[in-house]
Amino acid sequence: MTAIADIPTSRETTTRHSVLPALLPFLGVFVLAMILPFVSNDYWALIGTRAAIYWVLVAGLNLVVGFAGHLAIGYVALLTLGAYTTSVLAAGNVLPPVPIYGALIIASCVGAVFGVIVGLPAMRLRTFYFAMTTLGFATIVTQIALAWQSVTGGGIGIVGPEFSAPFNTPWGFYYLCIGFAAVATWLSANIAYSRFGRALIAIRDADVAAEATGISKPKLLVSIFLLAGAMAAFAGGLFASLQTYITPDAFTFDLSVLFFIAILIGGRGSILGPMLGTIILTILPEIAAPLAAWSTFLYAVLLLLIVLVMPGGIAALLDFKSRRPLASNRAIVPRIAGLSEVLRKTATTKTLTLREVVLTFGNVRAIDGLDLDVKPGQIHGLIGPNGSGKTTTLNVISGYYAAKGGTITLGDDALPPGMPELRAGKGIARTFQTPRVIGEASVLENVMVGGTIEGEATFAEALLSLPRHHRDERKLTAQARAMLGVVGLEALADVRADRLQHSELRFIEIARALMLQPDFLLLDEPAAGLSSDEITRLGALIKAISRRGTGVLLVEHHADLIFDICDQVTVLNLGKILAAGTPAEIRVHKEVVSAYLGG
Ligand SMILES: Nc1ncnc2c1ncn2[C@@H]1O[C@H](COP(=O)(O)OP(=O)(O)OP(=O)(O)O)[C@@H](O)[C@H]1O
Repeated sequence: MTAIADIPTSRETTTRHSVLPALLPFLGVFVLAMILPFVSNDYWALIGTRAAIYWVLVAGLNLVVGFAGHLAIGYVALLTLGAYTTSVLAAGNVLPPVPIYGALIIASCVGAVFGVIVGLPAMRLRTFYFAMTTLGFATIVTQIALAWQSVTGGGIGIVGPEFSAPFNTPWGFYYLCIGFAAVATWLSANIAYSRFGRALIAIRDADVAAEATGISKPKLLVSIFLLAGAMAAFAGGLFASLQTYITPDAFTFDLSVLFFIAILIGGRGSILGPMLGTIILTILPEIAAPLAAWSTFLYAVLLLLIVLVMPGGIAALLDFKSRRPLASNRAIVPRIAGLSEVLRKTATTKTLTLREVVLTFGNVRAIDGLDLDVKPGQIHGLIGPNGSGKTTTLNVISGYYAAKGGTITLGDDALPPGMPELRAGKGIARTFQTPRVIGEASVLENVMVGGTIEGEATFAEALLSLPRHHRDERKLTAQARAMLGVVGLEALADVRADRLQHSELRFIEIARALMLQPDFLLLDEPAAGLSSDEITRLGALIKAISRRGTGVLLVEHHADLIFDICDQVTVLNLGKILAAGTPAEIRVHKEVVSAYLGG
């Protein structure tokens, strides 16, 4: 077998972090946009401007839909809100007239607030139900625009705001909107390729793992909804100016569908794809003018085609490197010596203690008065027959379930029941029985997600690409690469995680957990599905991690691994302790042998 580190073909290293190749397609689109005025007429200025304005909205919405995975289908509402706010302020219907740029800024602030209000249901609702609430909001906004005649002009409408020279000509306004579109691209890319963007994808594809790494979903989503709402309303102001006159009819459901489908055609988790999707969908009705009346039907067909033929959208079509074959005879060879470089934190002296912990599911007492001490620098094995409560114990410690009774303490501090997102900050990391990785992200990005809470830059700093954000990225990238070296997956760093073998996913999870420099590491059946060689290497890795001061709680069915590396073993049966002691004691414990190990 070839050690992964020796495989040259798997060094397919064009990543989100190698900036220039990733920038080229955007520069290409920008150059084409700059050439357009010289090769076309005013009609195309209108189409080009419209595409740029739509993209300002879609660039923000893409973070909500494509990255966070929330089906906000009624975003035309925020376009409408921005259009009316800008127009009303600029026209001076309510207050003295506000200059257009001031009106745009105020409209963005209003959009940000309403972006959060529309987004709030996403904290609890997903998919269809959330989509319906956004649609409901779209209807409400249109109805208000119709009914509030004194301000909005009702069905008659209102004049859109006007820009002054040099932006008051078709091509002048076009250049201005291309400029805004470029800024929107930059802002959304800054977030997408920051720890916040990775956290969004983690929430979308592996939310339980995201919580375990300390990612706070509500805080992150509020920031994203603020940004997307502001961008949509800003686009609304530009749209009103482009239309010169707006009525509620200008904001059709078709527009909402266009924004949404542009992202689906583009592909989730991509910026370039949805940008191309927006351009295509804006131009399509123009070059197929006779079909304009059929646009909703066309969108529906297009959507079906995407789902059936290319579910990954344009981004997947352009992802050439993921089509290159990977070497099939890969072996995972951890470089344990590297641990001293990546686990530098001073070891804790605290013990993780469970006392009388109880958790019930209906009538099932999954854990029934459990006492457990996981000491720093030791490996504590937790074994028992299927359904004996091992995973539930891990879930209670990691806050995924709130215990119904008993206490869990870390040294003298009681761990609050539930609240899994707070465990990472307390130094507790975990892996999962079924690996929870982000298939569409690279191996490196998956591991970087583990260090999300280590980042220091705020959301605003990442948005504006300020130095602290770059420091975070450099630090996280270097740490994650080093961590991948330790677990033996360095050569696969830039490969999409969904191309990896099951055993490799298990090692990714360990690398991700280690990014927290945890005091305690909870491992749920890390050897399941591994070959005997891999189990031996895994055992050596776990032992080395514990010897650097981390307390390990190891749930495992491979008795040999447990007896080889554990310092203490607890055997569960029906949620209660059947036996506890050293591996030597457990190996010969009569009841354990008859109930679990076999005669
Ligand atoms: N979410 C849940 N809802 C209802 N019952 C549950 C839930 N999770 C676990 N249980 C029940 O709690 C008991 C303990 O389950 P748990 O998964 O902790 O066992 P385990 O020892 O980890 O088993 P295995 O080795 O098969 O993973 C079982 O009876 C199981 O059916």
